[in-house]
Formats: sequence, structure tokens, C-alpha cells
Amino acid sequence: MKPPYDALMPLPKAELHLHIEGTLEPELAFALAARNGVTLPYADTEELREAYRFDDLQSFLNLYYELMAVLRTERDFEDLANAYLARAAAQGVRHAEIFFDPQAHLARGVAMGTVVEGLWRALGRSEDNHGVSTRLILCFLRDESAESAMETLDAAKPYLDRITGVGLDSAEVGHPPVKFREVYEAAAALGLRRVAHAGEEGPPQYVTEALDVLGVERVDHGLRCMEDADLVERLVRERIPLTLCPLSNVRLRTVDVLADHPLPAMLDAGLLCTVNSDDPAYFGGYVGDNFDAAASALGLGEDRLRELARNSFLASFLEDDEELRSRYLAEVEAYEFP
Ligand code: HPA
Ligand SMILES: [Zn+2]
Repeated sequence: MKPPYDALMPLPKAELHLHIEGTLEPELAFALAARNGVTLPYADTEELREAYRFDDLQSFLNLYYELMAVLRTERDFEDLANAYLARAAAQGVRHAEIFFDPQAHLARGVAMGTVVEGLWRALGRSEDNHGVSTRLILCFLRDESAESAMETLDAAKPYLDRITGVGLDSAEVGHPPVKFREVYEAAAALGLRRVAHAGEEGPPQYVTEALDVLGVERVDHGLRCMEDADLVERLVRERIPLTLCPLSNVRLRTVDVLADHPLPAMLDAGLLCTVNSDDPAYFGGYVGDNFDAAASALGLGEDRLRELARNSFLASFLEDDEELRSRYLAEVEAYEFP
């Protein structure tokens, strides 16, 4: 039986695929615009929300990068992160591994230190303030050059005590993982964990390449692996987690409707799937909303939902705090659906 909506909010979960810039709600965008004297090309929040009609990844990214203009100071990044953490905590998130896109800020003259220290003002106090443990993952923009990615990694070197790993995002098709071989090697040599978006809009070969060439430990989206049975078998055998984002897939037209989402087939195949929100301000919901929508549309029962919550902690980068991971896993097992 499908649990009622409210049951899925307190279910303890980790969020592993979340772009902090994608949590910028229209109300906060206008507040920051006013604070920083930035003019947005929209009259009000309603007109801005009207612009949230996406045909594909690129049409979303255009708006995503445009709105970042309002993020200028450490305090802006702190406020952005605190707003996310409060919403996430209210939806049962106990641990969040958060992506950020420094190149999009450096290009606007906002320094790496402003971004990282601003985010850290919120993340460093998140366990106390929100009851959410956090990690930070620096993403390279795959539609920028490999040289730019390497320069970005260099710029991040003074802040590596704040950064757990690297990722790869932005426009996927035409920008295969192999383009970033050297920067991923350099990141690995610095002791950073590695993930990458692959198989969202791009072909299954990009997933294989992310594993073989970049050495990723976790694949973001990875949806299109389902087109390649050998790849699915490998992902199952190697226990490679996939960070799925159901509402994002519908909004960006990767799947037509949620009822067609391959999540149940992926779980049946034995894949280590997790459910996440991606860019919740743009895609119609935070992670609890993704759990709820997926449960309703796909008829997920309690066992599947508990499996997804368990997977989120198993797939997290909590190797540096196994005690905390064990505590979270125990919370998942003890959770009683009302
Ligand atoms: O869903 C996404 N895919 C790729 N790049 C992104 N950058 C923010 N969100 C996304
Ligand atoms: Zn993403």
C-alpha cells in the first residue's frame, strides 16, 4: 500500500544530487537582486515563474545561469544555503552532499573564496542549526574548456578542507567525460572523491566513460544506462550508485510523464538507485516531494521507499564518519510508516 503524503517527509534521507544554485527560489532571487542593486528582466516573482517552462536541459540552463547574477557576496551564498537546508530538513533530509558551480561565478567576477566561504558559513553550522550534516562537491561545467576546469581546480586549492569531491554538470551532449580526464586525475591526486553527470541526455557510453576514464564512484542521473544491458549488469555488479531526480526528468523532458519513469525497473534490475531533487526551485519540488511524487505515480510501497532511503546513506560519502552513517541507517530501519 502506498503510504500517505505526510509519511514520506519524516522518512530519514540523504540528498546526493542537489545544485545549490538550483535552490534559488524566485522570492529570494528578487530579495537578493534588491540587496545588490541588480535588475532582473522580470517584473515580479509571478512573471519569473512563468519563465519556468523548459523543453530540455539547455533551456533550463539558460535561466539557471541568468538568475545567478543576484549572487554576489558571501552573505548571499550563506542565505541561499540556509534557505535550502531549512527546507531540506523539513523534508527529512539528515545529510546533504551539495554541488556548486564556481565557474559560473568566477565568470561574473565573484571569487572562489566568496562562494566557498559564503556556503561554508551555512554548511559549517548546519548540524547545529538544521540537524543536517553536509559535504560540498565542486562541479566543472562540461561546456567550458578542460583548461578552464583545471584553472578552477587550482583556484579551489586553498579551500580543499571544505570540499569533499568534484563533479561534472551543465550541457551534456557533445561534451563527453573524456574531455576532463586530466582534471579528474588531478582531483584524485588531491584526495577528492569523484562523481559526474552522465546519461541524463547523453548516451550510455558517457556513463561507461565516466567510470573508466574519470574513475567516478557515483553517477549523477545515469538514466540512459537502461539502454545498455551490459552496462546495467556492470553497475549492479560494481554497486555504483545512481542519483536519480524524477521531477527533474519530467520537467526537462527526459521522460514524458512520471508514470513512465524507469525507477521501478531500475530497482528491479538491482541498481543502487537514490532519489534527489537536482534543482528544486525550478523543477517543482524538494527531495521529499520527489519521494512523494514518485511513490504516487509509480506505486512504490514501503519496502521500496525504505530501500531508497537506505540507499541514499549507503551511496553517500560518509566513509570519513562511519559512525554517523550507521546512526542514519539505524534511523531508516527504525522508521515506522504511519
Ligand atoms: O540537471 C542538471 N544537469 C546538468 N547540469 C545541471 N546544472 C544544474 N542542474 C543540472
Ligand atoms: Zn544535476
